[in-house]
Amino acid sequence: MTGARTRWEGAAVEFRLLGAVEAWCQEQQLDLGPRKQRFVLAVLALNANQLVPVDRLVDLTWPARPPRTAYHGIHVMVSRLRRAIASARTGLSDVEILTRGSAYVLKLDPLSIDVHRFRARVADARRETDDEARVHLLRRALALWHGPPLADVATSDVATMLCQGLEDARLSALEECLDAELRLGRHTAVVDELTDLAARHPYRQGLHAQLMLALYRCGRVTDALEAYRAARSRLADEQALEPESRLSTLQRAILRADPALDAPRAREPVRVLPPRRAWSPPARTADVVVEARGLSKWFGGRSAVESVSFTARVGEVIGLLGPNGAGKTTTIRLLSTVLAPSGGEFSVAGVPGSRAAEVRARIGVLPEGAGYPARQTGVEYLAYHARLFGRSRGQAARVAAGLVEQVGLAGRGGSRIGSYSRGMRQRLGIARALVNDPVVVFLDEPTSGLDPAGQREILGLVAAIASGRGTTVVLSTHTLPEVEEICTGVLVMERGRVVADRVLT
Ligand SMILES: Nc1ncnc2c1ncn2[C@@H]1O[C@H](COP(=O)(O)OP(=O)(O)OP(=O)(O)O)[C@@H](O)[C@H]1O
Repeated sequence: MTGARTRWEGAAVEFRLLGAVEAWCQEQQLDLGPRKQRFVLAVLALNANQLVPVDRLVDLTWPARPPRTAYHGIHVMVSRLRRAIASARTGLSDVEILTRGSAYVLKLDPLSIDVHRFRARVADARRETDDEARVHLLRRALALWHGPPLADVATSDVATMLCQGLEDARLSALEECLDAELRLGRHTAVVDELTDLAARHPYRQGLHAQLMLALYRCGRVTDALEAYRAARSRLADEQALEPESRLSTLQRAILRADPALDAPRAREPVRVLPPRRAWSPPARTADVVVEARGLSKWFGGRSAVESVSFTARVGEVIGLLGPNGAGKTTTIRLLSTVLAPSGGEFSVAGVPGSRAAEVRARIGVLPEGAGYPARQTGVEYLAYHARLFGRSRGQAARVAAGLVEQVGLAGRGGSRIGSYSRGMRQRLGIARALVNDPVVVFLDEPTSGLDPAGQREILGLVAAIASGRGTTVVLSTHTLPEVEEICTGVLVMERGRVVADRVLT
């Protein structure tokens, strides 16, 4: 606690300007008279211990046209204010309105005025190095606010002119306080407050960044990304502005599940994946392989996928990220022609989705929870599928042998699938998706049900397929680390909609 604040704690009078203009003395409110008279006191209090010319008081009190009696009016109001102060039960000898030529001065300890006390407490807080103490001081400073400054005595124009920077100082103090709360790991406690503040101050980017971080730390990843999307579109639509780099940097970090975003006291997440490989899509990235425009699907009047649009280029790995029921599987089923769209359109390698057989010839699919014939060997199974795509017996055998090699099953290609581990079956499923040498493969939850080592292997395989063969991959997943690990772009889905999209390389 500083000396300045200690001095105030013992003072006898308190002037409030942050909200309605009031004066309190030992829990008793002083009668400051009518609106104009309270306004004159407010102007003197804002300029505590400084001369305020009567001319200025006249101009501020009657901004349009002062009456002939204006000067007399000010003198009358000042003498009534003096009486009000003197009439308080306790002696307020330390508070006086003095006349100095053609000016008045309110002489008092400035810390008896809430505006000055607010600034002093904020300054104290900024000197604090301990976050707990800083939050305490800032919350006390903010508690001095009961509404907009001079709320009941001045129009908002006059109040803004007289209290320039005060509202900004309040919001800065609030942001500093919330920053400290977030550093203390109190994201759950502040997330509702931040949601409300971000809605009321749409252009205050610091608040949006704090909201995104709090939501992320509460495990509400899609809400965090939606907060970014909403802030960005509002800035663009209403201010023609791009978000500041701190917002877009934070959004990228959220998409990467950057451990640096975790709350300080939260347990470090277990990282089961190796660091991201430096890999860029091949040079042919200009070629669009998948293009979806406004793709939608309704089941009996219920929307499962709504207006999904995106493009994927040669060799890209696009992640569809979202919680259960977000619409990932339905999107894959639409793009792989298993389902007919209720709205919108798409093309694969330039072939419109309406030409389903031609699309199917160009794609491979690993459906969620794919089943396999236990008694067939891996090689037999792959050769059978190659034959379904019109390969001769000899060609099919060669394709099968090449694929078991490519997906790391070479040693077990002759074993029955029933003897395969879950991870091996997933490799086989990916190999099957490649038998027709597709331009794009759709993998629905390719790592689901695998242990960390199995996940790592499958992700490595998927990345190799994209970089080695130039095959475009669209995969669905629940987990951000997978997206971070291998995807070159991500579509974050929620309730059937794409709520965020991002290029990651
Ligand atoms: N055949 C269907 N008939 C009716 N509703 C369906 C059908 N298929 C999907 N849905 C609904 O569409 C929504 C999206 O489901 P979808 O399976 O695409 O989500 P998802 O993101 O893949 O979820 P998960 O991660 O659980 O697989 C859900 O509400 C689901 O219940």
